[in-house]
Amino acid sequence: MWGQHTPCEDWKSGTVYASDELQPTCLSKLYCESEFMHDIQLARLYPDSKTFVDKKLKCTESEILTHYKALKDTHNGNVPPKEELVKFVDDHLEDGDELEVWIPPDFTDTPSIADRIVDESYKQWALGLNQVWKTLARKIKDDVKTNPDKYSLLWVPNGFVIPGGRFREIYYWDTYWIVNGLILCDMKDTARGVIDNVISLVNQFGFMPNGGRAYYLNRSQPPMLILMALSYYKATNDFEYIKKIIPDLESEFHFWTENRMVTFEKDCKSYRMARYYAPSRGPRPESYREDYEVAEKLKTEDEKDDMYSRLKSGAESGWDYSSRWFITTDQVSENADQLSAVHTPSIVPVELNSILNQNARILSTWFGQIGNKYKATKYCVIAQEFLKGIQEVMWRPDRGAWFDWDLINHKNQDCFFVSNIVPLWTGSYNMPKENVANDVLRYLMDEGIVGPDFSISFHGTPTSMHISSQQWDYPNAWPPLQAYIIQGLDRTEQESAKEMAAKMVEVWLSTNYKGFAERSIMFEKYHVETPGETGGGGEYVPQTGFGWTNGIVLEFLDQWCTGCTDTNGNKN
Ligand SMILES: OC[C@H]1O[C@H](O[C@H]2O[C@H](CO)[C@@H](O)[C@H](O)[C@H]2O)[C@H](O)[C@@H](O)[C@@H]1O
Repeated sequence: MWGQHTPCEDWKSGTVYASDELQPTCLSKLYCESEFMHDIQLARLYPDSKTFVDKKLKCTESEILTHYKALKDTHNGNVPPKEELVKFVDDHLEDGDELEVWIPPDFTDTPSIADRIVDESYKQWALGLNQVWKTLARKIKDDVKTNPDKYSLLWVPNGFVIPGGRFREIYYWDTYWIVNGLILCDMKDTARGVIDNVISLVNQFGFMPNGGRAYYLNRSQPPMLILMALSYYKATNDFEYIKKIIPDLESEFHFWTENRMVTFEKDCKSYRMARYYAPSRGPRPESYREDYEVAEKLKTEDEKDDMYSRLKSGAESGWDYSSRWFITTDQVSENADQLSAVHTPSIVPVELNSILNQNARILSTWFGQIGNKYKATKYCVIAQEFLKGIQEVMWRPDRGAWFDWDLINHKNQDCFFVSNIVPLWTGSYNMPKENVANDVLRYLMDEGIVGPDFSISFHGTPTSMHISSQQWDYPNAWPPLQAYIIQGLDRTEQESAKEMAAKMVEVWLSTNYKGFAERSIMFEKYHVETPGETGGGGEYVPQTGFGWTNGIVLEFLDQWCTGCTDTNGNKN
């Protein structure tokens, strides 16, 4: 498996793969596919596999790989003892100092949102969260631009905001909620710089990677760039900017429609819809050992690479990992709750198709404003095609929600996932709003998310009702999923749904506030049974900071806790 291609010092040039052959995760052998990395990761030098692939090289990649081969030769080709590995790594790599803490130039201690918040403790909270941006804002040092091959970090021109903790680089879908939070704290220029960073990566690589590291170059994350641009446009009315970037928005959209579509049949009708699909060889470098151990049980190299591609596709969804992606194919259920059951490419996901439907509608509107009728119509037609699939394949009137399509078993998924209501958030339905709002409320009651008396059952809506030990399952409540459900219900503009959204906001703010008030911590995810407490599970320890959490709290505070509001959360 090793040594199939020569070291390429130009591996960050955005190579477009020409052949059908399964490609490596990225073109850096050291960071993505080397015997050296394999040995280090399996020797468990670091508790978190990401630590190693975030390191900076002290000399060239080929020198390091040659030196390592020489070291191994002194051990007759066997893996050297752990102490020697540690020394070798320390001699040849160092902890990256590639980022500098950066204060956004438009940062203000007194953002206008605080003046609008009515409740004094929430006002102080918003001011506190505003200060947190300074701890999460980063700029990449010039050396990364000058010596890109020494870093796994991908260079972007402007400052940005990281999620926090082990996530020390830009992340695609996180950035949407970070941009919204920056805008609400009056940092519109910084928000625009962040969007320009995403565009810079799209221009370098032809798509927006999962995150700003070379080892994320094999996959994307939920397509939020057009929504970021919409947030900026709504805040500034700057249509000149939209006109400037619209070719980039289009090319990012095309990445999805050209590389992620799948054709299938339901009820003798053919549909073409999007899925998460990130085929490439080998384990995810940032979770190398974890993936390797899952694939180890499989017999052939092809089976292993299929497993690795399924895991990478799961990471592309942002839901890494969840029982949502589990399909058991071996007729026995012994692997039902294991990562080996992850089959993300065989599931057509509700939220991906909904977001693409919304993206196409936005592009159509903006091309209409520009006066480009051809493209306005083109994107309107594409939007309708996505809507048709969402409506005919996913909507189940008997259940009152939308369900992923399982391409292996040719049926809709059945279980509760917050993704089942995302068309409310993106406006991807054509039934009367009143009907759809009532149907979804009934669905939430049937699933026990909401009590028969319209009470809220949990401290945040759980991702699913299934306990799998994966982090995108019960008992975790994730901030972006709260945005989907709460803003989705609110956007139906129906009294009962808006009332429910306002109640859910109250609960979500209260659990987030408790953690912050008691420990000055904002978590990446929360536990639905214990207010103020982090969620858990998955492959890394719970992280704090946290970009999307703070952005979404600020959005909720702005929409529901400012000015004069009535009991339904309507601003007067
Ligand atoms: O290293 C494991 C995985 O970590 C990331 O995923 C999680 O954190 C991201 C940043 O907050 C978030 O976008 C994602 O939804 C989380 O599951 C990373 O994105 C994965 O690709 C990576 O394998």
